[in-house]
Amino acid sequence: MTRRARASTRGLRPLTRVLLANAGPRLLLGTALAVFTVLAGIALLGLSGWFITAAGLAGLTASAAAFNVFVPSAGIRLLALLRTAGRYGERVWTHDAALAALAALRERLFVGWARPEAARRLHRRPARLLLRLTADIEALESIVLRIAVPIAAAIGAAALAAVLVGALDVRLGLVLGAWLMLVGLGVTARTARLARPLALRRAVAIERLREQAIDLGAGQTDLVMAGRLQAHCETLRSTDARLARADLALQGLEARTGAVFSIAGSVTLSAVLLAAAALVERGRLDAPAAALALLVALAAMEPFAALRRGAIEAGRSALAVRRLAPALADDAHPATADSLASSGAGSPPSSASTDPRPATPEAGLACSLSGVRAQHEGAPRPAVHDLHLRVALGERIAVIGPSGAGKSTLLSLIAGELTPVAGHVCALPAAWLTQRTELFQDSLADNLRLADAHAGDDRLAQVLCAAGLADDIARFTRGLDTPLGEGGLGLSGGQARRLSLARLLLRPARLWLLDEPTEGLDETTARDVLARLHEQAQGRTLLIATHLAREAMLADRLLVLAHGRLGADLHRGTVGFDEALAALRGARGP
Ligand SMILES: Nc1ncnc2c1ncn2[C@@H]1O[C@H](COP(=O)(O)OP(=O)(O)OP(=O)(O)O)[C@@H](O)[C@H]1O
Repeated sequence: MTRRARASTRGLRPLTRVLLANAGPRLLLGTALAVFTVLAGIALLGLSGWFITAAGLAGLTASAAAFNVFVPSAGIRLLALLRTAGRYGERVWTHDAALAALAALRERLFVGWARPEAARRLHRRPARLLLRLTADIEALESIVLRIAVPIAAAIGAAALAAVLVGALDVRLGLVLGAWLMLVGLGVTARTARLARPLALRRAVAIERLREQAIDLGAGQTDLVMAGRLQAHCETLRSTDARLARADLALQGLEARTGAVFSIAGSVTLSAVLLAAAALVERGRLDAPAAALALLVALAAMEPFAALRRGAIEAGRSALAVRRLAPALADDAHPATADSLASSGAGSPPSSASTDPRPATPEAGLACSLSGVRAQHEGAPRPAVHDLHLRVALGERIAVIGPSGAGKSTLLSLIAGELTPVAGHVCALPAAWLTQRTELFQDSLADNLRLADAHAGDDRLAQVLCAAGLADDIARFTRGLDTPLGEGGLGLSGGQARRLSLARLLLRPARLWLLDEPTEGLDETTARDVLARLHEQAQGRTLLIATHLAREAMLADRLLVLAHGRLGADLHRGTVGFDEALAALRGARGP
């Protein structure tokens, strides 16, 4: 077994666990119905063949009056009804099971990604993660609908054909069963093997195409400025051509597999016809039984031919399993789904032994750092060094320092979004208001419910009022259902910031991390937002990263960062505190 095949097989374990946990009984029932439908179809065709031949022969002889037409024709009707009902049930149950399993997988995957650094990774490779969540998950659907269920049905068909034909002639039954399994599964396995590199090429090409299309859309101005627009369009065209070649190769393989199944079907039919004829000649089989054997063999080939599509998609599914398995494994599953919104006003999930999120601080502290050094992925040097800090519960602290000093990095360490390369961070679960206002293309209410999925309209109205947005919302004709564009499009900067503040208020966290909460707001709005923050922060611990005197004034303690190190720790009432505050932007009026 190759390394890749081993990885796919290993990856199947967490996948199977999720499948069985979320849709096990439905899946088993659906598979049983699929097998039953195929068996009813084989029995129907076999019995029909037998009945027509036997009735025809009886008509030629004097025994016509004695021939019982009622029982076999009732059997045929019954089998036809059973097959139709079975097919209906199979479709309903297997699709229902597959959709339930996919929904669970998607949720699990999403939660698996909602880990420290996840938001940054998402910003860096949006196309890749989007593809994992959509195309890769959909490729897993094939495992259930086009591989597992049809394989079970095909094996069932081979077994029934062997039994039915074996009842007429044991040797012929055994040979037919073995041949069906050998050819059916052999061709399927070989096609899957050939499809794997093509499917990989296709998946990579689709991923690149999406990335390049996103770059073209989002970075058109930059590409024009750099004189690279033409070259980028060329790259996009060549990726598209690569995708078309992979598509064509896969279609060619599917057509060839179809042809092989068709030839195998004809060979099977001819061989059974010859064998049955020989048996009839030797008097070991009568003509109706020979017709039954022939039609059973014909019907038993059908489920194998249906495996063709699954075989083509198996390569893509194996790739999806390999790529998704690490995020589906148990140890990749964080303790809470709370972290889903952690890139906005979210709180990091509670600590677990295997993940890097901050441990609980000692009693009386909101957070503590000892000997912490941290470096951003891809950065040439650490952003903060040798940080030692203890923040007591209820303290209000402003973190100040020049741009690039490491203020946001300190907040992301406390929020658990960044893992230190040295030292320890302990912190209570925090609600984090990031520098960017993170709003999504959704209704106003659903943007708020990212912080508390169960908050009712009354609670939403309450936090909107506390954030000073009640009057604005009252003016919107659709109120809480007002749709927002990506990034909060449709709201002014001040309204968007207030909405973030309202979302922050929905979090029960006792520790608030605020990164430049009023940057970019006009003075009146900023003062109002700060007054509301001050009021709502009663009883909580506050850490505010800021350049602005109006924000730092909320604090009783100033931490001065310079070049990633703690330069000073100043308390209200000291000269140093007043001097540091006076040096901040806006200290002498706007
Ligand atoms: N995602 C990142 N990847 C690489 N380097 C980063 C990243 N974020 C910050 N840095 C670097 O880490 C250092 C500290 O940045 P940080 O954002 O913490 O500073 P800051 O004091 O908050 O600055 P500002 O006041 O401008 O927000 C800087 O040198 C910055 O370039």
